[in-house]
Amino acid sequence: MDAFVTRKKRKCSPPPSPQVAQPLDTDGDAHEESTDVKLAILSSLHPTIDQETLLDILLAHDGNVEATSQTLKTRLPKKPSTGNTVAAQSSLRSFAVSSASSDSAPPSKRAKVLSRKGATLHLYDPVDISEHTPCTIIHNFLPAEEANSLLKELLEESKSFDKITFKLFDNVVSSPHTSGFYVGSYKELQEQKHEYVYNGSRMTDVRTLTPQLERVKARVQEAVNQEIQERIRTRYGGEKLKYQSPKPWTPNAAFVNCYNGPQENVGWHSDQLTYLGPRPIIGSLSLGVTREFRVRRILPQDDTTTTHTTNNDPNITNTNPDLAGQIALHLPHNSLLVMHADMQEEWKHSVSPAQAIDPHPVAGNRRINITYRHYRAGFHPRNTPRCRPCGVPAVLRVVTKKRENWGRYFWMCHAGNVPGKEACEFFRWAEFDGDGEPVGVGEGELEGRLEGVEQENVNQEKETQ
Ligand SMILES: O=C(O)CCC(=O)C(=O)O
Ligand SMILES: [Fe+2]
Repeated sequence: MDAFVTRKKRKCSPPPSPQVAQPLDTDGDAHEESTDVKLAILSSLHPTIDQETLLDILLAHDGNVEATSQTLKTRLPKKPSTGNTVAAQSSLRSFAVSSASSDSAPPSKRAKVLSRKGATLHLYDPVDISEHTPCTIIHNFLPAEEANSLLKELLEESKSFDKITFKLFDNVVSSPHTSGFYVGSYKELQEQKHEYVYNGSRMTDVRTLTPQLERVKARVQEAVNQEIQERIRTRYGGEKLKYQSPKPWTPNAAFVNCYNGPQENVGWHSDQLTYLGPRPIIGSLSLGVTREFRVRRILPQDDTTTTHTTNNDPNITNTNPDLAGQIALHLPHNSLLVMHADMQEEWKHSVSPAQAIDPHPVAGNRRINITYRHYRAGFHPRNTPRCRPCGVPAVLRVVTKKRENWGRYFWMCHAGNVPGKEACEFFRWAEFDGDGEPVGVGEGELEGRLEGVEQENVNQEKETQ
């Protein structure tokens, strides 16, 4: 990516993304950014052009994002994306795809992954979704009145949401949707504003959870914990996955997205692990217009011939990356999607632009999505590594591109995203205990972490620590 995104000349400092939609984040290796990242950037720059066209043109330019973008600007007429309308409802079970589709079936009898590259498999049935993706879905989650009331409140709130912005070729590029970030208390709000660093900047707009968001949080918490237990029982052999806390999941923040119209979207990404820790679980409530939520397994790029299995679901075996096709889940109003522990590190997700949508009686063309998240205390920036020369909290990533070290976590310098700074060489493998708490961040390092902090907004952090 460094070949395509210059980090040297910075003209301004855009508001950061609190968690994602920032194509420079959770994408694998330290030295190489993926096609997905390039696609996400292109998608942000050219939101009306569908992913397949973007990919074709990107390949024709040998992966050069700048050249691709230039071609798109000058040569391609703007046209709406195709092929993303919400398809008719069906259940895989009606297609005799597999001999067994029940969660209680032994893994060897479960259906193999059915998607392949270039094809999108549409899933609606909660059993199919649970079977073929790291997600579970609950339809009609809230009492209807409560869902509508929350929707109305968030539609109102979203009027003051901003687009997430990030830098590209010295320009500031906006995300193709708007977002707001909510935390549980005034203290947490202050911490988010003054202690957390997102892509090199501070967040300026942090809000406290409204009473409705708080009430729904409690319901989401209860449901997600039930789903986790069910998943452990039926898919993970009765044991919690590595790096998950044995304690119940307790969300303490909500990230709210608003997609105003069919073209608003979010590109392929995984959510940032830096403050959530490894294998985070996320409860995602959708309100308003139904949109497609696409998921796709991440496979090592150099794994073209050998068999690849995941450590938590050895049943799902891909013999080559062509099996990493997209799966589209349809998220109707008032549906709760649980992204389980194997989602962020092993899969990517996106909300694709739609050719057409069915207007919702309350929301019109808009969709609201709330992701409830748990910011872990052990991953507060005061507790995580920070490189000595830069003083900026390191970002947590996972290796996904190469088979060698696949799935290994690492901390790396993120100062390259700070205006006026360049990233240093800081890189360190991340170690966690069995419950996913960071280990090996020593006192000496803490002292080191507070040295050399020059950049203005990071100085604030010094004062608050
Ligand atoms: O809108 C959605 O359903 C997903 C949003 C998302 O992926 C995110 O905010 O990280
Ligand atoms: Fe996400």
